Amino acid sequence: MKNIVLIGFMGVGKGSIAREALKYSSYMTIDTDDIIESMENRKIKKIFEENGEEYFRKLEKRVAKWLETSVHDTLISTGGGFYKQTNLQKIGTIVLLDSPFDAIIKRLKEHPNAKRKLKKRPLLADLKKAKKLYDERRPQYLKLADIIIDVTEKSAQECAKELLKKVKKHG
Ligand SMILES: Nc1ncnc2c1ncn2[C@@H]1O[C@H](COP(=O)(O)OP(=O)(O)O)[C@@H](O)[C@H]1O
Ligand SMILES: O=C(O)C1=C[C@@H](OP(=O)(O)O)[C@@H](O)[C@H](O)C1
Repeated sequence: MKNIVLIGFMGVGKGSIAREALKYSSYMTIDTDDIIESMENRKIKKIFEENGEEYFRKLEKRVAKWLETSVHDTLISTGGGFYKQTNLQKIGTIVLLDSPFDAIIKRLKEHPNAKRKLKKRPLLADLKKAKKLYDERRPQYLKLADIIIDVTEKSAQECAKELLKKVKKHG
């Protein structure tokens, strides 16, 4: 099976939907942020604070190379900026999880653990800047995507089932 690469804005549900899809398929799942945290033995927030964004993007590059050469049959959830990696197409089928900015933020704020969810994402600290980032990135996400799933007002389970169906059809 070809890998599936989930892309999309911070908090749109990449990790949650990948974990859900695992229940209905034989894919394995991994998350690029989790790999980076494990490589560095510290949280993403700490990496940004201590070494800056550029350093973080270099770690993403290293992960992207490894995914291309060594990972198969896997549903890969990525960080919101991972789409910048130039070998994405070589890693697998690219699936965009799409939703309007306000809907993503609303859901993050409604979560019982909202403060922690927002805090762990350094690029969401300033919502004005985050909206600008969203507007810059969305056209690029759309351009890259082989498959698009609108996740607005759908449960993670619904999104996961739609994802697997569309991937099967896409081949
Ligand atoms: N379809 C969904 N329905 C309800 N809550 C969701 C859904 N997708 C994500 N969430 C919630 O939104 C938050 C961010 O999701 P997450 O999977 O961590 O996003 P990402 O990996 O894209 O940053 C989590 O608290 C998660 O529980
Ligand atoms: O959009 C981005 O540039 C980032 C998104 C984050 O991942 P999530 O999309 O899982 O929040 C994480 O990789 C880092 O904070 C940078």
